[in-house]
Amino acid sequence: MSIYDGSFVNNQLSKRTSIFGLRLWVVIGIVVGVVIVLILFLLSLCITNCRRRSSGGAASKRRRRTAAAVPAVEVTPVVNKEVMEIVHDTAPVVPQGVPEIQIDMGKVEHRVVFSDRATGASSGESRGTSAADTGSAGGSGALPEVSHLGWGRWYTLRELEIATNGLTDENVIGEGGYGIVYYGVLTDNTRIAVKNLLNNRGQAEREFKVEVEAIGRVRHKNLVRLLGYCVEGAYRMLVYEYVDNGNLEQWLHGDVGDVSPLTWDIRMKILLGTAKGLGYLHEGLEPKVVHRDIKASNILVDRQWNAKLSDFGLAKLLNSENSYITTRVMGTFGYVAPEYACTGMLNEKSDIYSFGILIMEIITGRSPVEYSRPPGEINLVDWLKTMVGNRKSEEVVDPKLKERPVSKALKRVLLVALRCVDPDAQKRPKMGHVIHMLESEDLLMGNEQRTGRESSGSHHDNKNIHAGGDLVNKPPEAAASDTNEISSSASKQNLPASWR
Ligand SMILES: Nc1ncnc2c1ncn2[C@@H]1O[C@H](COP(=O)(O)OP(=O)(O)OP(=O)(O)O)[C@@H](O)[C@H]1O
Repeated sequence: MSIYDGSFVNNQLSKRTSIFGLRLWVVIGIVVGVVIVLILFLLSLCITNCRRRSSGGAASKRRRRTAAAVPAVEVTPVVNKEVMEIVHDTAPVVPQGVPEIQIDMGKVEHRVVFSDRATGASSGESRGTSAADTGSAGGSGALPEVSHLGWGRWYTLRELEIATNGLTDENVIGEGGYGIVYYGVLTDNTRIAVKNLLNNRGQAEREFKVEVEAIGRVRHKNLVRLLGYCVEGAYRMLVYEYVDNGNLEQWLHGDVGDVSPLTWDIRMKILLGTAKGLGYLHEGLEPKVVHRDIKASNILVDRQWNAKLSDFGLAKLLNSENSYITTRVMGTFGYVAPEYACTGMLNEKSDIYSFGILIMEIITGRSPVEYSRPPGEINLVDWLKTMVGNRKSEEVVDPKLKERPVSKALKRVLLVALRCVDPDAQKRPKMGHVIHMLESEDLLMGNEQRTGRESSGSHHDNKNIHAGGDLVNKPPEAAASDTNEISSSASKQNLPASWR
């Protein structure tokens, strides 16, 4: 009988085994089944493990990338006037449809190009400044649109290049965190300042125009006027009125000799003008505008020492609050309110704090932070508080002031400053109140030289602050109550009794 015989195999398989008396084929079936189940189990284990490993790897890669994208907060001790950006967030996520931004920051050639697919500008194009480059930069040499905005002009790139001698370095009058500023003269002889924006923070064209329109409608004699803008291809430029006498920082800290041209009265005029411009942003507009970068270099002056606040609305215009780009605290080191720096919580009280620092700077001629000074004097606020607490307020005045202010006037202005930098933001006065206090100081000053100040101008300016509102034209009784308030504030802050 052959082993291939079917009945033989059948007989063998049907034989009972010693395992529970089970037949051989049953045992074989069970073994095969168990092996299959084992193989399946091992296979599923492998697959799960592999998945875990690959997702774990991706997560750690993501973590590594995120960590790399959060730059460390840099505080450079040598320079204290740089714009400080505290980046709290992760890498920018550029939403679909928003133009990519390419920044080409050479040391000398500080050039920026917006890669704007929507407008057809060629990506990576370097900023040509000659008129010949205009066509390419303008996106196929398209004709400029006519501005549909009621307030200003839409300048062509060509117009601005002609006005600024082709945006040459000779025409550069300044460079800030938002871009390079060029001096220019239009064909109708209007002098302009052209700000070539460094970075539109991914803002789409239409949105940019809407924002510019909003800012362009703002008019006040203490705010630098925005005349128009240029949106062409990769370019975003803002065209401002030219303010012809430099900025406050230059006058306070520049090389002006032993005697400052800024007399006490001129300083008070600049302070009051700035306060009115800021008051208008805070209390004369709906929705209100928080400037976010009040500092000496943002206060331009004309030849009559009228203060003109610049850069207002830029933060909003450039969309820097937009959380999908990044969450930043913008401002300048030394001027930023503590609660804003710590939490990013922003309202007009942060501007009030910066304004308080500005008052101190104007009185003392010192920068908000000066690392070259002895330890107790590095921070202007701390030093000034100590000086006032030690009854040395007369010693804080800028040594470059030839004629010193009368003591009462000095103390009043110092008190306004101290109230503005109150660590409790809620306790800081509103801008309208600050203006009122500065104006009453003005009256009590008893200083006859009212440089360049029109005696009637004051009332006119007040009305400008708040259309229809009576922010500062308070009756004498109200002024008296404010004086009491200053005194009580002095006692609360442990200031010398002679101040009250
Ligand atoms: N409308 C203007 N008229 C005359 N000069 C101007 C005008 N706007 C700006 N400038 C000059 O250009 C400089 C640079 O201005 P910008 O506002 O860009 O920078 P900043 O205020 O110095 O710094 P940041 O913008 O980073 O805070 C200013 O200091 C100012 O002297």
